[in-house]
Amino acid sequence: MSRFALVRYSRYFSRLNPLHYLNKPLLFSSSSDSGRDSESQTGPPPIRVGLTESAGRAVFATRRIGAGDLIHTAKPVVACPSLLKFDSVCYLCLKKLMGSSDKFEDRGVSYCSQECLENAKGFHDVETRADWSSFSDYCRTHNFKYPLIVKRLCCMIISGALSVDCLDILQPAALSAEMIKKIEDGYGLLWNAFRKANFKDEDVAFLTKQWYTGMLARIRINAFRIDLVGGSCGEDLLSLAAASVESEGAVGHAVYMLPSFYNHDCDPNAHIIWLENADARLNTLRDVEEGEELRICYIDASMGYEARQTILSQGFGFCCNCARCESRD
Ligand SMILES: C[S@@+](CC[C@H](N)C(=O)[O-])C[C@H]1O[C@@H](n2cnc3c(N)ncnc32)[C@H](O)[C@@H]1O
Repeated sequence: MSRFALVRYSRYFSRLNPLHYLNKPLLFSSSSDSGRDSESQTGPPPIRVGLTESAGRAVFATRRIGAGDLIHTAKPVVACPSLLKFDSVCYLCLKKLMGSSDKFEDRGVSYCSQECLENAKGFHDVETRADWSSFSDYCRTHNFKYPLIVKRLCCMIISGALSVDCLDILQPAALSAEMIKKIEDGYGLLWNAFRKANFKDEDVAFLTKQWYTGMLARIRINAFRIDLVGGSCGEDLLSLAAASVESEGAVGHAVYMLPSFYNHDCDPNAHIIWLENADARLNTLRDVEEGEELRICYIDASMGYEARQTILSQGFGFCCNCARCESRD
């Protein structure tokens, strides 16, 4: 989306009346999901998750939030570099690696810091026990990104860094029988890699076809493609938002908890960006009133009505009910 398009679309205003709010205020805003940068709030973020009439769960403002303000930051549950970026971004946090002096290498992969290297040690120990050549070839040949996220999830689960049900709360995509059939090849290759590496049965017992399919169904709807904009917090938000669309390509993909509850709007009042690594920032794009639903845009909003509806229906499985679509704009 161009800067022009962002400005143009920001004049639309969408408001969904929540059916009711969940009893628990600030559900899902854990310390690991809330702000950690210099601009982040000291208290919990000014949001809560509630229900809408027609778009499932959603994020609502619990107070007025000014245009351009930081709503909250979020650490990924799992982040994974794109296959083409393995040599140029940190294997854990996806920060761009500038030169060899900045790299901390460990068993064929590079990190941006000793801290990232240490934090990745658990799942990387698991990963390096197996031979991933067939699985990686499969992902490369088909240009699949999401099975790589499931592979990393598996290694994190086996290492004890994540629990088997860590993504269960997220909404899954409805997968056709044809899609499930295609997914089975990846499952077979992943399972074989662990089996050939002699992992104990109890360590990989969670890795059933059903679990694998369920993870891919959730990742399909909830994973974010990460484009780093490399700016600073003080920079004009619209410039950063435009830069994130025009940047040179995804450094990887990641799944978050709280950001996964933001619904889509073709004229959003909030925006998600990544400055230097997979830590996400959610900012408002205009003034948001207390009780208003916060929505981000999942796609390129500069497209026309028909194209947007097609992408949202085929890619995310829903018919968009935002004010802009209702007016057929
Ligand atoms: C990333 S999830 C957002 C959170 C989700 N509502 C939930 O309950 O977990 C995306 C899903 O939310 C629903 N959704 C998001 N934006 C929508 C919209 N503009 N119109 C209708 N449904 C929407 C769709 O079911 C979509 O697949």
